[in-house]
Amino acid sequence: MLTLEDVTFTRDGFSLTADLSLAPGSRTAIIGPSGGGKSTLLSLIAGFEMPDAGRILHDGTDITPLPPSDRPVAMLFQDGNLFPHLDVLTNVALGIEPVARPSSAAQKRAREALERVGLTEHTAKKPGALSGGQQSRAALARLLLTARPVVLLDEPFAALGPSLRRQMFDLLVELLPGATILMVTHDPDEARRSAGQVIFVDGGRAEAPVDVNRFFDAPSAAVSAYLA
Ligand SMILES: Nc1ncnc2c1ncn2[C@@H]1O[C@H](COP(=O)(O)OP(=O)(O)OP(=O)(O)O)[C@@H](O)[C@H]1O
Repeated sequence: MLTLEDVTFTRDGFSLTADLSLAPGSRTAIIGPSGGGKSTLLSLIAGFEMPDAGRILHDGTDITPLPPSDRPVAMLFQDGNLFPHLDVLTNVALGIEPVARPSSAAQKRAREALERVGLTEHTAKKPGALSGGQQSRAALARLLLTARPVVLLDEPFAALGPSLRRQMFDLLVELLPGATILMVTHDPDEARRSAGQVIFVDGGRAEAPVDVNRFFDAPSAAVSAYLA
């Protein structure tokens, strides 16, 4: 269970509040107007930002004081966050060891992960020599190796077309069974297809999750205004 307990965060005049829980293995879409605080919510869970008050708990353990690397949380960024000067194999091995020259054991595991995402042929290339979809697959391979139970997706496949985006999400779910997934999306169809529930984030307030069908079929006034 991932719990944000009376969390408040303020930066440069913007405030975010969140008081909610997510069941293990749940898939949650994070939806709301631009500037509402969706990315900030993920940053708080990942530990890139620290709350001013409240706690973040994972399976009953208070993870609020922990740095991002010690949290049970992995994040997939919009651009995949691959290092352009390192080859694909090394980029993926960084999921195990944060060093530019990975051990042979790390290389072996990276090669296995690259095989699972269908990139065996491309391990020696630099990310710039891969297509957008292949770069997403490489980032996904690295995510697999971090083996964290909570996965945060901040529009990670936004640069891809709808069909490839769907393929990438399906691959992610297949490769990370049981992961608790939180995904920022602006696309209602994607939310319905990929998530069981929705957190609406508007004006610095992250609401408690609601069932995805109820969210769209019986929207609150604020949600209607956003969807209009
Ligand atoms: N690095 C930053 N420094 C200062 N303020 C920031 C920073 N990043 C975001 N903000 C501000 O924090 C608020 C929330 O931003 P956030 O990125 O969380 O919104 P969002 O819902 O993810 O928006 P979008 O859908 O446009 O990505 C906004 O007012 C934004 O201007």
